[in-house]
Amino acid sequence: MNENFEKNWTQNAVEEAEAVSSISCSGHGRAFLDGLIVHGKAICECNTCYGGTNCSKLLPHCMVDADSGDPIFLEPYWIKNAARSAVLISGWHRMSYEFSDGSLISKVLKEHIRNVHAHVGNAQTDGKYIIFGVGATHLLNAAVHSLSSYGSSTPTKVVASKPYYPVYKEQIEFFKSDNYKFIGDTTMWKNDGSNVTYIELVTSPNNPDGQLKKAILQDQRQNVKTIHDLAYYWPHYTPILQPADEDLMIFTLSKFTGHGGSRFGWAIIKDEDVYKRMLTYIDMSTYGVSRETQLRVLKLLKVVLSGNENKNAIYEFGYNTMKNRWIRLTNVLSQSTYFSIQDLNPQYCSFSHQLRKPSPAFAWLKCDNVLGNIDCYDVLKTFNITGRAGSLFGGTDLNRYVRLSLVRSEDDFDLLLTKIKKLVDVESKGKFFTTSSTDLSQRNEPRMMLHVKCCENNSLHLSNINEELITCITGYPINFQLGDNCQNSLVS
Ligand SMILES: Cc1ncc(COP(=O)(O)O)c(C=O)c1O
Repeated sequence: MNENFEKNWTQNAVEEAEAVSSISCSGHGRAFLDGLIVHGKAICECNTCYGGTNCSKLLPHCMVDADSGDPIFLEPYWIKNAARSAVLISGWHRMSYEFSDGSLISKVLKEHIRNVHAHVGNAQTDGKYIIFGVGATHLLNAAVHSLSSYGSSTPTKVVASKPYYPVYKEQIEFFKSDNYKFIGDTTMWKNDGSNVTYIELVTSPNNPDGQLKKAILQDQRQNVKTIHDLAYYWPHYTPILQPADEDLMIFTLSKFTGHGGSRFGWAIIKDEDVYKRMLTYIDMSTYGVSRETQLRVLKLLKVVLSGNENKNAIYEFGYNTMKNRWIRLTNVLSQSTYFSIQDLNPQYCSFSHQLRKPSPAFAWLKCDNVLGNIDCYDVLKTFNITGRAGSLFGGTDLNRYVRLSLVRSEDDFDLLLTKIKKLVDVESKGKFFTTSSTDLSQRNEPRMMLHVKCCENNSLHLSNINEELITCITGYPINFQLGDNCQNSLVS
């Protein structure tokens, strides 16, 4: 026994943690150790569309959040494994900048990452280097930076296949490097005969549409380097086809265990020079990943690897949850002619040794042409659903699409499904019409209006006309009052 430590020094921490977990938020929220304290007690932080001191009130006319890809769907797994996944951080835990060998990376954690990949069979790590970053977001930039050609008169061209994860473009444009430039859709550059260096970002399964993608440029040219973003290559979201064995692969804890807030990702790298360059980038930008984070990740991976009843518990929970959500969504949308989602086929999964049904992280929803020239994002907004606008995934020609996140909480998914059912129900009852310069108050047969533009600066924002739309949606005659400045209205 080390006499420097008081006896039971963990006691207070245990009591604090248990007190917070005992606060009831009606199953629609959660109290946290670092949350706001009111009258000496941590308050409930409610899920979207729920309110009240204990989150028991469902808020009417609430906008459902299907925007961010925050994988809270895994929270029930961690609540079930609360005892085994808890970690206590002492005041003296690894205060130093470095581990005792001078590195910034926990060797034990690195071994656990290799073990996870060996168990799942989703990536080959033998003989490869592993580095840690503050989420995949950090590593993506580290990788682009490290693969680009320094000091060349022509910047390295960075491409991704449409529809692509918007952060690739946003990040590169934000950091404005002389060494590399984002130039858009990969297919546009397939036949470029020049010897300019390319970096191709390959996302598999793809965000937003869940397709398993392959590099397009690599086979054809020498001067192409590839970054494989495998954030979603886990049995929760896709059948595992074989261990990925690419030169540079990026994974993130957020999509694997659901801990987006821990900000932890890792890259698996074949080439030593690329590894060293990425390491320098990490040193220069953050000087490594917080030791508290590394400790927590280690604990989480220990739970994942040991499993409670079985070693595949998290993958079974992840797959079943995502598959069931997909089935429920496809069933509702099978009733629609105007709204459809991507086609994904069952495939054999080498991890589960089964034919696996689709279980993607996102629905890539399309509004049919028949609705006229509309922005699908606006249509869904009208029905109180916030998705992510298709145009962000590669240009305005994708504005017929919206990405709907399926990885959020059960509450978010249930509310999303309720709103989609309403949309489909309206579609089956009403009809769409296209007209212009119409006094809508003249029309008194039941119909549905999806998109109204009014004349104040030629556009009245949809959220301003919700009341009128609710009237239309219920199938009653439209009683739409044109504003003073409106001579025209356009319904599409
Ligand atoms: C394809 C893809 N790559 C990378 C990331 C970023 O992950 P992280 O949370 O680790 O920064 C995301 C997050 O949504 C993603 O969808």
